[in-house]
Amino acid sequence: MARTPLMAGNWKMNLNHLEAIAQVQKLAFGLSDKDFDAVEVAVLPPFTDLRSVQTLVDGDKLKIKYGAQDVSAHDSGAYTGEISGAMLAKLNCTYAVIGHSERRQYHGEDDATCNAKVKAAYRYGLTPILCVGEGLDVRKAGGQVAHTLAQLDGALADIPAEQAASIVIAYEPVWAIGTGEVATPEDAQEVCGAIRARLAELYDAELADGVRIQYGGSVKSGNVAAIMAQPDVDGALVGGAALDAEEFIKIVRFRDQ
Ligand SMILES: O=C[C@H](O)COP(=O)(O)O
Repeated sequence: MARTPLMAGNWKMNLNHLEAIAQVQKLAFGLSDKDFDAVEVAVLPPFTDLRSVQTLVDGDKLKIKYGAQDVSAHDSGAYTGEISGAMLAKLNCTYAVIGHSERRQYHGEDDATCNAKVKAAYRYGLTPILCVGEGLDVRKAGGQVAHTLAQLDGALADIPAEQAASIVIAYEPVWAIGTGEVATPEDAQEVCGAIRARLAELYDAELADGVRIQYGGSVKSGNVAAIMAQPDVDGALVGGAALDAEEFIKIVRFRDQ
């Protein structure tokens, strides 16, 4: 099955709502219909930017998709600081990132939390971008595949096939995030291939064949082509390089690099 690559810019805690408007305008100006025919492009701004991004995307009928960097596992109620799936759906978000390593590391999110958030995302029609990946110690011990598949199993517990068919998985080795230390294309393929094989075991081969698996971790215009050449890598979850519109556009145009 031909999978449309997904290039998603995770802005993390960067760019206020005014800067977000400028950034999306730069992307819209720089990208052409030809780019959007070949690649799905998404931005993942902070929550406070989403309404501005929605207004711009709707008003100018932009083809850029957008989503949130997290979603609450709860539907509503006394959960100070949380943002619900219903609120994100009301903003026409397409995606919700779940289980980013920074959420796991700094906010204590575990696989059960991720599972609850995946369920919450699907309750409101959001597509999860589920992040998985090992830290340096696990990588050094050669446990990257087992570790990452255990995270996948935990997050997908009780998720039916009709929902899992649309999920996006982002394989992000923690040691490569924001460090400039990119995984080799072979490293990325090893784990992304194992993720697809596990999806085939959990569901079936046809579903696994259709799921997009991104790589994330120090992706730049200079390394994206080699990573995208791997058979089981269907896009990138881009952090730092997504803050530079020109650089992100080059990443979207990975075939030209
Ligand atoms: O979500 C994005 C990843 O954490 C990668 O971040 P990075 O491109 O800055 O290494």
